[in-house]
Amino acid sequence: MPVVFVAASKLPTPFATFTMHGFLEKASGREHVVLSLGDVADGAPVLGRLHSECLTGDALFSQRCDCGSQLEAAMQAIAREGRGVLLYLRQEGRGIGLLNKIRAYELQDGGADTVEANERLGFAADQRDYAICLPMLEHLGIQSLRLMTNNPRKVKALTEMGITVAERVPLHTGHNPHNKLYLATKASKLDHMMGNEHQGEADRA
Ligand SMILES: Nc1nc2c(ncn2[C@@H]2O[C@H](COP(=O)(O)OP(=O)(O)OP(=O)(O)O)[C@@H](O)[C@H]2O)c(=O)[nH]1
Ligand SMILES: [Zn+2]
Repeated sequence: MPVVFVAASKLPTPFATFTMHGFLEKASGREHVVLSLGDVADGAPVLGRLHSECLTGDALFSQRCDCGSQLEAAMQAIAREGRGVLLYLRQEGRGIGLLNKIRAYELQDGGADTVEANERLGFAADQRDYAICLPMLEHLGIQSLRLMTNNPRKVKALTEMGITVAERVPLHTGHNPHNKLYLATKASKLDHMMGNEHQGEADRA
């Protein structure tokens, strides 16, 4: 199996004390983390998020994107419900890595949008592969998710691997003057649903 479970521990946070499950993706050596709360293996759809690593947004308070705010909102929503799962996927920079993301930011500082910057560097607009999620979800006994995301590609990828997406819960948070173009480009070039489709529980965080 390409992704193997290594160990689990408690992870106390301001929102709840999660169980943290560590996984190793053997081919790349990438180390992924899953946070779970409550009984997620009882068969009922689980409130969940696939969160792609963004060191700048998740840890360094960057306002260039909405990642840190989405991470916090998702963890809060899971805590409120007392049950859920967050896959923290080490897919920094939509799969191009941190240093290439900084190169892309440099091009964006010169006027490119996020997609143009990736392409100028010789990458696809989005290089993420969600196949790594399946062994992690299987390990946790999860077959069905209520997925917190605005990205239809995540819904499609999960569905194609046999995971039921019982509901898509919009996650609209973290908008600020610095990430206007970034969010607009996600909507226009990456098919993200940024409208007010319906007020999901994570939106109210
Ligand atoms: N290459 C590149 N990656 C970026 C940029 N800004 C953010 N990212 C990365 O994008 C990933 C998050 O993807 P997003 O497109 O913001 O959102 P998403 O995960 O597809 O969708 P949601 O589930 O709705 O959040 C993280 O890995 C970030 O590091 C950028 O300008 N260039
Ligand atoms: Zn980000």
